[in-house]
Amino acid sequence: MPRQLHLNVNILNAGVFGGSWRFPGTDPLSSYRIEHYTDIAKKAERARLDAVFLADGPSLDPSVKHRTGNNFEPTTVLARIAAQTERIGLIGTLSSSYHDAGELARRLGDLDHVSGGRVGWNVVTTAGAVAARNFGRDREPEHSSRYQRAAAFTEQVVRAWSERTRYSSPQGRPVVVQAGGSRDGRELASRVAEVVFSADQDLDRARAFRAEIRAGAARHGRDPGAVVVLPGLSTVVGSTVAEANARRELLDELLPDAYGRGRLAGQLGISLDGLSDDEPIPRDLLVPPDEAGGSQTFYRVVKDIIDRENPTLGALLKRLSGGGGHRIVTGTPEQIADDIETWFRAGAADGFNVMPDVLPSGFDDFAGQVVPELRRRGLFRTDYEDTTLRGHLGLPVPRIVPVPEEVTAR
Ligand SMILES: Cc1cc2nc3c(=O)[nH]c(=O)nc-3n(C[C@H](O)[C@H](O)[C@H](O)COP(=O)(O)O)c2cc1C
Repeated sequence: MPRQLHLNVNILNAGVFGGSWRFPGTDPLSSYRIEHYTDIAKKAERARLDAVFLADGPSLDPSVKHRTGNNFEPTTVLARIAAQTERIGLIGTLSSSYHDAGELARRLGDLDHVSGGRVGWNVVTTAGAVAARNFGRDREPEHSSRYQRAAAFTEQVVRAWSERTRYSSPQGRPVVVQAGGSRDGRELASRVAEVVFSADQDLDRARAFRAEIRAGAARHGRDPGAVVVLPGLSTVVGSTVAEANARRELLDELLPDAYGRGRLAGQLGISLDGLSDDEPIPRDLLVPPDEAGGSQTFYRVVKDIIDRENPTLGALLKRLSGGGGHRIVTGTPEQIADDIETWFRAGAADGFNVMPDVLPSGFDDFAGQVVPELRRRGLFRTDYEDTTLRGHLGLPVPRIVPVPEEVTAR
């Protein structure tokens, strides 16, 4: 069977861009309605995607002043989706910094059982002081200690799943996904991740990242072929190039400036107050990644753009359009399929975590026009051949080592 693409849809708000919620015909409050998620999930299942993906931050982001938020707790949404679907995978982001391992293992283990083996857990350590304050802490834990905790935490959760003597699932246990591409993040991914949600703007860097993660998995005695690397991909689909570009330009205009500046300031760990849109960010303002706080992945992605293109602040804000720094592809279905095929065949990706520009309309375009084009090229499944998330992703079912009777009897 030739290597096949893996595609998830990341149901982010009313779309990935800072101005998506303002796009004509879009319900700005859609992310507060459960049908927004279940409707997209059913469409994703009809398109035979691998999974729906829910990002999450365990706090109300202050940027909600400028952009409606993603607000429902992921397992709550995924349980509702599970009840209304049969095959689509269900991947939720839950922070290793702000949960209890035993409780999380039970919650996701049970959801995996009742959904027939369709759950994936995206492990994040969660950057930023807002989430820390939400849990009564003065400031966010140090980056390295966040990852030390994440490693121990993930081990505890996977062990708890392995010791479940009842209510397991056809896929053995949930799939472990990981997002965070700093050095510590890549080490965690090499040790535990079966799927890696990455962020890269450049094909060669993405190919090197995937090779590094797979080599790291082998170093930890794992099968490198059992690690699926899915970069984020923001899509803007038009029936013509002109239509796609016009859609993207409108989204850039709709970006609340305060939101775009706030997001970029957070990624770089600096204040942009008083800086002109017409000048590049002064170099002496920039701080090293360790001082920036936040995600070192997105810091690097943005800093690479600054170093390569030396954009004015206004051009950089447009380039990112309020997204985190994931690659944005704008074009016809054929052009987007070309881009996906190029990265896939180059070994830069095993597929993508797709983030449509506007939801649901942008996903309708992707599922209705890009997926059939990928299918026509023989790159994507025509039908599900399995019932579990592991099956869709081509991942092995882990050997469950039952806990000896005398231990469970305690
Ligand atoms: C592609 C990607 C997606 C992420 N999604 C989330 C998320 O949904 N919620 C969250 O709290 N952190 C998210 N993060 C950041 C993670 O929390 C990460 O563990 C840490 O804070 C920053 O990781 P890094 O320094 O390794 O980039 C994401 C990071 C990346 C690279």
